[in-house]
Amino acid sequence: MTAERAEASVAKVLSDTGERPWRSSDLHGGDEYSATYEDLTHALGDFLDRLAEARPDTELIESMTESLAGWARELGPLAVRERDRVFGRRTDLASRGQTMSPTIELAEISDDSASGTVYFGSYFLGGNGAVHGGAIPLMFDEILGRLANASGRPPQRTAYLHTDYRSITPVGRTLGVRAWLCSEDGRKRILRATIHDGETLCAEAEGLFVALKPGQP
Ligand SMILES: CCCCCCCCCCCCCCCC(=O)SCCNC(=O)CCNC(=O)[C@H](O)C(C)(C)COP(=O)(O)OP(=O)(O)OC[C@H]1O[C@@H](n2cnc3c(N)ncnc32)[C@H](O)[C@@H]1OP(=O)(O)O
Repeated sequence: MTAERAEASVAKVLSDTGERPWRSSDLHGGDEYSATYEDLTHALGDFLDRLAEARPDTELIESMTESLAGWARELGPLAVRERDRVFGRRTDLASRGQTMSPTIELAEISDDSASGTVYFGSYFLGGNGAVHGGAIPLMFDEILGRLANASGRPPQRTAYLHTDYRSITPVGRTLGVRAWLCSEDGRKRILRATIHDGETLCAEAEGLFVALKPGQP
């Protein structure tokens, strides 16, 4: 299906439910944010890593709490509907304009494969230098989801995601990631991905992605 046809079918779904049609351009957040929003998410990610590593004194904790509460008060009245938000919708950026999962720098993405690097900072620590076991499938869902939804394919959702942890995934190192399409059967796509630390396989995953039918949220 072409990108135009996919958008037309989603447009019909949303017009049936009274919503403004979904457009891929909704996922870009607008040019007015070009570099600055990415700088913001990098600064936030860096803050979370430093927070996870630090042992601040009471005075600094109180001052940070006050500053954060101030930012929350400023942002509160600026809340918009999901489709008008920027966070997580900047598909043109490596971070996708979010900090929930680590930034994946893709060196290559085609219709059926993607590869690049990922760096889990201290914020993603589980224990003893290893990334948290929940952050790894999060990262896999991110890269597999991007690939499943790439090349003008209609929106897809993860039906299952199976992760095998083969050796610890270290925090604080640049790791290799690879994802590829294994099979396609109607609305179903099976994709796989790996994380490597040099030659060492850290974890691998298989995901089933199912293309949404008209009316599916
Ligand atoms: C909308 C997205 C926009 C994205 C914009 C781009 C953004 C780019 C960055 C994205 C990066 C982040 C990507 C995150 C992506 C998510 O994480 S999505 C959130 C997590 N997933 C969910 O919440 C999904 C919840 N589940 C569902 O909504 C529904 O179960 C599903 C998956 C849509 C399928 O339901 P359905 O459409 O009614 O389909 P159904 O007839 O049950 O199944 C279809 C086929 O799949 C098979 N199947 C379904 N589930 C399973 C299963 N668990 N195991 C095995 N087979 C299964 C069925 O057996 C059936 O097979 P056939 O009989 O046809 O051979």
